Amino acid sequence: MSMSENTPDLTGIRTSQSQIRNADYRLLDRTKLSPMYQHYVEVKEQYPHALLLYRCGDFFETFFQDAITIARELELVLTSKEGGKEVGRVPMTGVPHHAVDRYCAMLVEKGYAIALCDQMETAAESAALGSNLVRREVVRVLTPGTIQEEEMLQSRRNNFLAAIVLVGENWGLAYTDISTGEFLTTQSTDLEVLTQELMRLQPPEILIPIAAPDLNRLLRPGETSDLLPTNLPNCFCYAMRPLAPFTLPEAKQRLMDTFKMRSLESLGCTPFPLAVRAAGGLLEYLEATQKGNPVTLQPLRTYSLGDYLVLDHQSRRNLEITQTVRDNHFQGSLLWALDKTCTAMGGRALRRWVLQPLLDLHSITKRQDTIQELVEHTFLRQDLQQLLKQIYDIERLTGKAASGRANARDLVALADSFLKLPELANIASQGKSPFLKILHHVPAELEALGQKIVAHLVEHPPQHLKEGGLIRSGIDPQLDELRASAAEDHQWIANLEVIERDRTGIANLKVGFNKTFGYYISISRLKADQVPGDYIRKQTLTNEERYITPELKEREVRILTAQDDLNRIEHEIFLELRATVAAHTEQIRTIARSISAIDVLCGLSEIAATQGYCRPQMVPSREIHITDGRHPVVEKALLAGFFVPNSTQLGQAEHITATVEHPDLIILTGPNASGKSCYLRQLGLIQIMAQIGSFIPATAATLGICDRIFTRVGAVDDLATGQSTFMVEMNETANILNHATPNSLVLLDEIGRGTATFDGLSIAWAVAEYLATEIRSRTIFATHYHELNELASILPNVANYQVTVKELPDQIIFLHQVQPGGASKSYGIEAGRLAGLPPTVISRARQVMSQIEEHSKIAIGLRESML
Ligand SMILES: Nc1ncnc2c1ncn2[C@@H]1O[C@H](COP(=O)(O)OP(=O)(O)OP(=O)(O)O)[C@@H](O)[C@H]1O
Repeated sequence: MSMSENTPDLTGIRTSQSQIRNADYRLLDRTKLSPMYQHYVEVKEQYPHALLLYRCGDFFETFFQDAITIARELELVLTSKEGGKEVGRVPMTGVPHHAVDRYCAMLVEKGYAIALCDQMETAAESAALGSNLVRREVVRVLTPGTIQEEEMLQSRRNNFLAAIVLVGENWGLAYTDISTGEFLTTQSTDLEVLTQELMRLQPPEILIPIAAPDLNRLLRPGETSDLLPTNLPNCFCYAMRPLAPFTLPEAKQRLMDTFKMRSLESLGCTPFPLAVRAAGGLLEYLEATQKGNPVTLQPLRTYSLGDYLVLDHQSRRNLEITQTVRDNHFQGSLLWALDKTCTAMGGRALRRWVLQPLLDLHSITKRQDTIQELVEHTFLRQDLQQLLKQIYDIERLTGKAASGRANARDLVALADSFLKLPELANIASQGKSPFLKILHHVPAELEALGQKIVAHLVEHPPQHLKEGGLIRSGIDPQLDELRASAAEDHQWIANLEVIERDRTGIANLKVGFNKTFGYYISISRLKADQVPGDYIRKQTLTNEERYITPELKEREVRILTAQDDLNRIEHEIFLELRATVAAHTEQIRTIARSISAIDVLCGLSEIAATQGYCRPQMVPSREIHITDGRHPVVEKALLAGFFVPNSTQLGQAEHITATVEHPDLIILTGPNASGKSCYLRQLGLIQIMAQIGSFIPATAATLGICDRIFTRVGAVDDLATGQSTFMVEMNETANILNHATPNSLVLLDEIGRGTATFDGLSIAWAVAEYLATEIRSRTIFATHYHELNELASILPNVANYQVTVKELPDQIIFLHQVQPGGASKSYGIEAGRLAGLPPTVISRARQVMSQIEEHSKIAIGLRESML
């Protein structure tokens, strides 16, 4: 049902889609619109990219095309209203003002920007000033990347706003989460790499400078424009921005002004002009959208993509890092299996860690050392976790305080958390590993700030800020004095009834209050002749006369003005307190970072301790040596003890012709459903876990650092781009062959399946050979082509492994054990039989197979260049 139907002051009538007229205000004669609509259109033109919600009494109304859009998106009924005598009715939809956040959340989620135009005065106030048009202003612009409202944000993931600058194949990227203040920038080449970085960040909104009249447009996910390069991912919103703020001089100046610096040297971004330009353009957008609530960002951090393990979006999906492939669920992903964090900050940090595994051995070791200590000292870990559960999201709360949006409850939550810090430091000081050491000393100012907040604010303050009830007594002498005198006046009124009954001898005399007349003395009409001379009659009802006395009036005026003064003073004290918190933003965010890190590490150590994980030895070589590794998610889904552990040895070959102990490339064969894919993914996940510093599901491991992990696992048709399964597979394979290095880990599942058998086999052979001889990355190549086992006899750094099964007369038992050797047969026909293919088909298939086997003997040998 349309909320507009309830609009008290605007008489809307339902409008059917076919009757929609006057949707485009640009086609109307503005001068013929009534004044409110003229103003609406004026505001709308300043925010053409946003839906304009315009406050009219108790509703936020929207008109013209925006009304049609909102009615459609929110499933509200479209109504219409007279837009001016000669204009006729114009489309209208509205939502109640108290529910506007909820509706905005739904619109932002769908990729819309919203400008909220609120009333700055009441109708009575504007009438008093002689105007019949209420003054309205845009107070907030909500866009998918700039929301800060708790209800619209996900507590356990960042909401990034990104900005990009493209010059040929070179690009600069800046991004921020304005709710936490993180602000980073980088520069690189190759738009494909930019796409991968955007896919990691999943920014709901990306700013892009455009030199065209199409400025200020917001493209929703899936919308296209000729102005955007075609190879950017189209699953995000793109906000088209003017060029000027993205130019180098303007961007530099804005960055220096924002961070109060004379040069950008210390931010490390000077050598990266495109990064600087993106960051400057982003800051300008925040200025334009955040209006009265300026955002406080952390100092810009310049990072290099080369500092982290490269994991492309496809591999992240295949390995189910943050969501499952099948149904995009969080449950069943690696992050789900690893997330034992106690705070929302920790949850967000873990997500960032998992999406950005490290390359630096020293940084990995620091995390490992901390986990080890927390594994070995169970009580220390449990005490920490107990305490962490009591710490609120101080990272986002401080952002709210800094942008002037925090209420008293937010400050109380901050104070509660600050007061836990000494205890946190106390517990942390029982440990000596790197991340615990950071917490040995927490800033004493924050504890003092916590105490100050607690001393100022009542324990359970209300949500509103201007109606009093926030500040304790004993904080401000003027406040106390006013309260005392108001209390005295209240008491006087409370006693009045008894005193006046005594004085007048009227037993049923009452003292009452109503909004129109204020305090009054009520007497039944029968006793009206007994009232004293100082009573002044104010109102006559059927059975009752109401009076005031001069003193009652005086007290009433005092009480009411005192209340206004009290509210104002309380509000001022609160604002001062909030500003004090805001002044500590950087300090709070620094401690928030340490808390989130220890939260992540406590969670990882809990898993390590309870799931029997080991600490992998990280080495600066190409070695991958895992004893009894397990898949961290699949083993959780099975009953304890049912997962079959498997070992892996890869990548020790120093030279291709040397006799090697461990191969670079393993050809993995085995029947369907025997566990090949699971083994492949298990290896990828273990490597990622190790590089975020986590312990891993294995009994022992020595792992070299990988620069990239590539996976190609069971492609599906990419209908959106019209590519076939086989083309998707070939594209991905080409990408791997063009980018893998000897330090990469390549996991390939069934290359060459989507084409004719001999084409597929030939491609698979050539790809495997190229990986083993030219690139020498560590590779597992799972395949149903047993012919590939031949490679191992030709190339010394290739080995055959198989996932074993036990064959019984009428069934196959999957042992899920990976053992040396190639599978002698594929059991495909057997699987068909078990699936219920008719016996005639099965026996014919066997016959055909034996014929094929007899006539196709493979003798390929080495490539010419290798002979
Ligand atoms: N090591 C293991 N221990 C216990 N169960 C396992 C193990 N590996 C795999 N499984 C189980 O076997 C099922 C099939 O595994 P998987 O999908 O990896 O087979 P596959 O060999 O890749 O099959 P296909 O060739 O048809 O793709 C998994 O869903 C899992 O439940």
